[in-house]
Amino acid sequence: MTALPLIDPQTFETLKDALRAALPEAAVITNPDRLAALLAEERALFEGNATFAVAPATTEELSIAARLCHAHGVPMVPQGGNTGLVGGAVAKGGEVLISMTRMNRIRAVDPVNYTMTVEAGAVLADIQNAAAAEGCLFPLSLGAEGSCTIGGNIASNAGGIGVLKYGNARELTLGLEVVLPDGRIWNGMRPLLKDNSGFALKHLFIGSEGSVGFVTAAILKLFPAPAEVQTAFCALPSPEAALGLLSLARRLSGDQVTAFELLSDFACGIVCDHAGGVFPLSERAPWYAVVELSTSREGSDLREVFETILEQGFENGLIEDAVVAETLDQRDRLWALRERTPEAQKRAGGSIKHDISVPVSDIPAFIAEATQAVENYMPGIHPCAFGHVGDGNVHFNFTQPDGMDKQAFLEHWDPINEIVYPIAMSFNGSISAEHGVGLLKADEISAYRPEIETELNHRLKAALDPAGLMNPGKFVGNVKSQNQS
Ligand SMILES: O=C(O)CC[C@@H](O)C(=O)O
Ligand SMILES: [Zn+2]
Repeated sequence: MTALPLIDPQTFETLKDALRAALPEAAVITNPDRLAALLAEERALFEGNATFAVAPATTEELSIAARLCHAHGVPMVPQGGNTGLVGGAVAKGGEVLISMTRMNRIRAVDPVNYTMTVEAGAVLADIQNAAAAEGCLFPLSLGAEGSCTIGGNIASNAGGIGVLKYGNARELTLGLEVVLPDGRIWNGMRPLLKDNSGFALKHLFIGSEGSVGFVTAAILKLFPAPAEVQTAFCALPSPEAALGLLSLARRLSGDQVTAFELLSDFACGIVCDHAGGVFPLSERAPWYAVVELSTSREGSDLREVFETILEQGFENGLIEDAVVAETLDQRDRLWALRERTPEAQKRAGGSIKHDISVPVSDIPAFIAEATQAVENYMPGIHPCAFGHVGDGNVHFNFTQPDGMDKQAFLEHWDPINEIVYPIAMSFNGSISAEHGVGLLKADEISAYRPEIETELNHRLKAALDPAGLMNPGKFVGNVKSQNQS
């Protein structure tokens, strides 16, 4: 792990005084309860540590704060809704935690240009609702949408369930405003679909996990709101059948599939046992898919199209059984079976998780080979695969064997990674599909990509953050793992 620069306590005190003098009172947080919430980490894998945090209300306040931290040589950790899964927003001690949540205004929705302008701390669900109120769709959608912030979504290039049709946060971001590590402001807030006037600078910050600057505001891309949505929960014999159904649905619907999520029977079972899921079919099957089609066209024949897809799916042996949601409430209940899987896994004991992507066509082979290899290593382990099969992203997770001690199970995390990751790489995959690198994979990432990629990552980091003050020890991969590889 890359060591943090050693900052003596007096420098922190001097910095805190300078921040207090330069910023409104509400911007410097020292209250232990408020700090504790910012220092907690979603998966309880890391412990945060800081004596104060800064929560600016405007870009200008953040600019002042960054300039002062930079002048004092103190590292900074940006944090949005603190829902990330790889410890990217953890202040380990020795940095100033900068919470973006007070910069949460939705500045404008523009239904003519199909854009909206938001501040980084705006909550994703609020953005979706503001777009819907103007007859538009902001299609980024993920489990944490009730509390994650758009700045964090952009900084981590969030994916979720709409990627198949609409792309990741990267594809949905037109313009960006960024505070650089030295406090200067880059205003790239241009709502343009075409702009070849130099390097596409926004892309250096999107997905950079706060390693080179603070995303403070963005112009987002919108779409016409769906007029009709059809959702089905399908029982499937295998992941191969899921791919067959996906391709059938894309073809017969004129590419109107907006979500296609896979879950194993084990995953579905734990949602029913631990997270209030209600199984909607009469018989269990090895796999299930939640399939959603939508259109912005009023009076469409989407339901008939969907029924044709399902009928052909049955005839071709791709589907064993299926239920189509008749009401919004039913749709929510079908989605809950997929969306509550992470919560159910938490309640079902220890989990070892892998955020893998492979080419869509290789998902069945990847799942088969990696499941077999891990089961050979630990008989009795429960494979708990689920995820965004429509875009190739599998949450290739495991739950502890019955009766095994949770801590004893978690000690197998590294050896299991060493089994799963080379198999993902053999399919030309990624070990960090949508959750990012953060702290969790900083020691591993360099071993699973070409050396030249690590070198280029380090060179970009050094070019944009020459003092090395932004979110140190995360994201770019550290030298130790490079040597190990
Ligand atoms: O908990 C996980 O492994 C995945 C979380 C999230 O990305 C999801 O798709 O539900
Ligand atoms: Zn996911």
